Amino acid sequence: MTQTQAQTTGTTPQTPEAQGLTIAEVRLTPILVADPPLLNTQGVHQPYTPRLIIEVVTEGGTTGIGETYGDTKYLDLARPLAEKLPGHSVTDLNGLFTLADEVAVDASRVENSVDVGGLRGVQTADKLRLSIVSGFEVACLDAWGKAAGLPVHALLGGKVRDRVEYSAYLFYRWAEHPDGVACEPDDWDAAVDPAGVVAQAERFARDYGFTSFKLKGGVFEPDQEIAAIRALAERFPGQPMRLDPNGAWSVPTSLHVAEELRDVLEYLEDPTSGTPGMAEVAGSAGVPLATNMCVTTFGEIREAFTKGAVQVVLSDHHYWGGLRNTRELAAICRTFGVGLSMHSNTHLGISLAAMTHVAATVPNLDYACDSHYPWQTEDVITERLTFRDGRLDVPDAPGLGVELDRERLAVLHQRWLDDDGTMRDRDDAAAMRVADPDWVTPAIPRW
Ligand SMILES: O=C([O-])C(=O)C[C@H](O)[C@@H](O)C(=O)[O-]
Ligand SMILES: [Mg+2]
Repeated sequence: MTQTQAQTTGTTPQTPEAQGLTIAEVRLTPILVADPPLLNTQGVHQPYTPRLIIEVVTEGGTTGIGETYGDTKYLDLARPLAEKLPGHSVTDLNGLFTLADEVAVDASRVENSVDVGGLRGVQTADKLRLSIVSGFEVACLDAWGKAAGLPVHALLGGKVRDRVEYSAYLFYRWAEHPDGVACEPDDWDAAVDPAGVVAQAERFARDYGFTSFKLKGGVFEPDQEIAAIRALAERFPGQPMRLDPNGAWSVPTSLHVAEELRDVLEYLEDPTSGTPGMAEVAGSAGVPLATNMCVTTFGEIREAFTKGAVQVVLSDHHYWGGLRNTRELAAICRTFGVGLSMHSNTHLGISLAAMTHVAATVPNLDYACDSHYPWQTEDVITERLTFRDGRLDVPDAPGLGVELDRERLAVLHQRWLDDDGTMRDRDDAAAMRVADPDWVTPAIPRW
C-alpha cells in the first residue's frame, strides 16, 4: 500500500519493527530424548538421541519455537547463526538464508560424502546449513503467526486440507536396550520376525488408526523382509505397504525384492544406493521407487528426474531448508509428475506440528507421511499431538499451535549436560557395538 492510499483509507503502514517483530533474543537448548532400540541397516538407535530446541523471542515479547537435529556438527552452526539474528525481523525469512550463508562450515564435517549417522543421503556444507536454517525458520514462523494471530499454514498460503494422513513406521526392534545400558524402557515387545512385525502393526493400527505401513528394512536377509511384508499384506489386505532398506541392496537384489512384492507395495524406498543404481532398478522394477537418500538437495533433482530414478520424493523440511523450501520441492515434483511423500527421523512434537502445517498446504502430497513420533515417549510440548484414524488435525491456533513445556525442556537439557559425550552425536553403529563388539557399519550393498 502506498503512502497516499494509506492516508486515503486512514490506515498507517506498520513495519515489522513497529509491530514488535524484530528478534531480540535467540535461545538454543540441546536436549537428549529417549529413543527405543530400533534397528536399521547401520545398527540400532541409541537409548538417547540429540535434538536442538530453538526459541526466537521478539521485541514485542512473542516467543516462537523450532526443532532440528542436535548433534555437535549442527550445534556448531546453530550457535553463530543465533548470534546473527537479533535485530532482524521474524518476517525476513529470505534474509535468514543470507545470514546462514555467512556461517562457515568446518570442512571436516563434510568430508564423508554420505551422512552415515542419519541415513539421509549426501552430507554437504549447504545441507548442514539448511538443516539448521529450517529450525530457525519454523521458530520465526511460529513467532510471526503468534504475533499476528494466524496459524503457520496461513503464513504459507493457507491449508488445502484439514487433516494430514500419516503411515505406521514399523521397525524391527529389540524389547529393550542391551543389559546395563541406561535408558527409558517402553512397553513395546521385540519385533525380529514376521509375527513380531505384524503384532507391532496391529498395535499401530489399533492405537493410532494408521492404514498404511512402512517397514524399515536392510536389517535381515532380504527374503526374511519379503516374508514380513507378505505377512503384513495378508493381515491387512489391500492396504498400502512400503519397505525401506536404506540403500542396502544391490541392483539384482532390489529387482528380486520388487518381483516378489510388486503386487502389495505402494512403493519401494531406496532399495539401492545412488541415482544410477536407482535408475537401473526403476527401469524394470514395476513398482514406484521412493527416496530420502538420492534426492535430498535441489542439486540432485535434475539427474534423478531426468534418469527416471525416482517416482516419489520424501520431503523433509529439516534438511530441505524449511517449510517454504518444502513447498518449492513440491512444485518441482508436481512439474515433473513425480510424487511427494514425507520422511521422518526421530523428532518431537514441535517438528510434527511443523510437518503437519506444511503438509496441509501442499496440494500434491500424494501419500501418507512418515513419522517416528509414536516411538517417542518424551516430548517438550505441553500437550502431545494425537493421531486419530491415522491422521492429525491441522492446528488452527496462532503459530504452530503447540506450547513449550519448560519443565520438560529443562529435564531433557540436564540429561544432555550430564552426558559424557557418548549420546550427543547419533551413532547407530556404536550403539550396536554395545551388544555386538565386532559390529562394523556394513559395506553397501550389504546383500
Ligand atoms: O526413511 C528413512 O530412510 C529414515 O527414516 C532414516 C532414519 O534414520 C531411520 O532409518 C532410522 O531412524 O533408523
Ligand atoms: Mg527412507
